[in-house]
Amino acid sequence: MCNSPLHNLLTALPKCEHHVHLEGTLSPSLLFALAAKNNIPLPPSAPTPESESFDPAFTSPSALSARYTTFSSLDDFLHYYYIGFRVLLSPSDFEALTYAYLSHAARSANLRHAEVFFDPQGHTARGVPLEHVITGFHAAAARAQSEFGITAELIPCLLRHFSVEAGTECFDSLISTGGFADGRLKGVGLCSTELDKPPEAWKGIFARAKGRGIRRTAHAGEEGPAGYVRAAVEMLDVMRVDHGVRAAEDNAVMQMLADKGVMLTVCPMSNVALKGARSIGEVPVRRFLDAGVRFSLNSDDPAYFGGYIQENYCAVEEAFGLSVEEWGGIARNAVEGSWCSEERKGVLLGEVEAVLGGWRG
Ligand code: HPA
Ligand SMILES: [Zn+2]
Repeated sequence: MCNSPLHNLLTALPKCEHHVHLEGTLSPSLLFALAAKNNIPLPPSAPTPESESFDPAFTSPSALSARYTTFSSLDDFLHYYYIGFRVLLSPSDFEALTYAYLSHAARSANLRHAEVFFDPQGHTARGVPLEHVITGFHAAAARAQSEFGITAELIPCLLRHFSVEAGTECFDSLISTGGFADGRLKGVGLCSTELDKPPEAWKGIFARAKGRGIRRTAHAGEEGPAGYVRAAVEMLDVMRVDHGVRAAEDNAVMQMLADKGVMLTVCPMSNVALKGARSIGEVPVRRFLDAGVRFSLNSDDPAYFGGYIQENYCAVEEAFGLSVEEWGGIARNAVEGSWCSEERKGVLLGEVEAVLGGWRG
């Protein structure tokens, strides 16, 4: 519960999330439970001579949660995030993970539509087949849809800490699943470590995706400069940019985003947790609104950054005190920037207007 007079409106507003990593919804308690179930050793909580170095964070779920409040950068977070991957093995693990996220966000935040990232190379590198992630995800999505009416899509992200050649191989295997053709994969993204990894290196893969009619998005301008946001738009021809907050440092990039109507999937609590911003008030929400740059608000890795989509909406309202009209605009943009059908968008826009109308009385 936040302190804003708009809290009830912010809870009731129908929401669409475009920037949440499935693996980033793995809570410390589920991580420990799956490690025990699957017999996966975590980095030792006491030093051993030949194995990974001592990390007291893995003593208990609460010690791990406490460590998550002290991330110093994107890469510091990614170290823990990729250790978490190790406990995810079977389709039922991915199903449990997906269902926990969708049911929580549907109940607590009126989340109506989710486009969820996953990192295929983080799984295939451990011998876990892509189909385990895809079938587990869609089993949970079908159940959540029948219980809550929420829709959910899956988007694989290529990893920037692997080579472009490895990315190409991964893209080929994603095509071989048939998932882009049958709709089980809604598009392609790019994520992981950013500094010194300019987007243009992945141009060839993204051009192939475009040629096949596959939707495209990429993380850019989280830690990397505004020029990476421009490169993502101009060289990868993305429809959305994930994060994109450093675009605010370059007026020409802001103008380009506004002119092209490219949506940024902004994750305020993530920016603060990873030290891209000292407070939510430093995230350029007001700049984007004033410059006509479209954005949605998202949780990124909610199990790691202290809040789901609801907490991100509330944190923005507490920092910026937006008007009901501005929230209406954010909610409508989130629907319009989604990759669901026009029919689904119409339903969701109707729900947004009904809540806004009820609030105005
Ligand atoms: O915020 C992020 N940035 C880049 N890669 C990621 N993978 C999970 N979360 C993130
Ligand atoms: Zn992300």
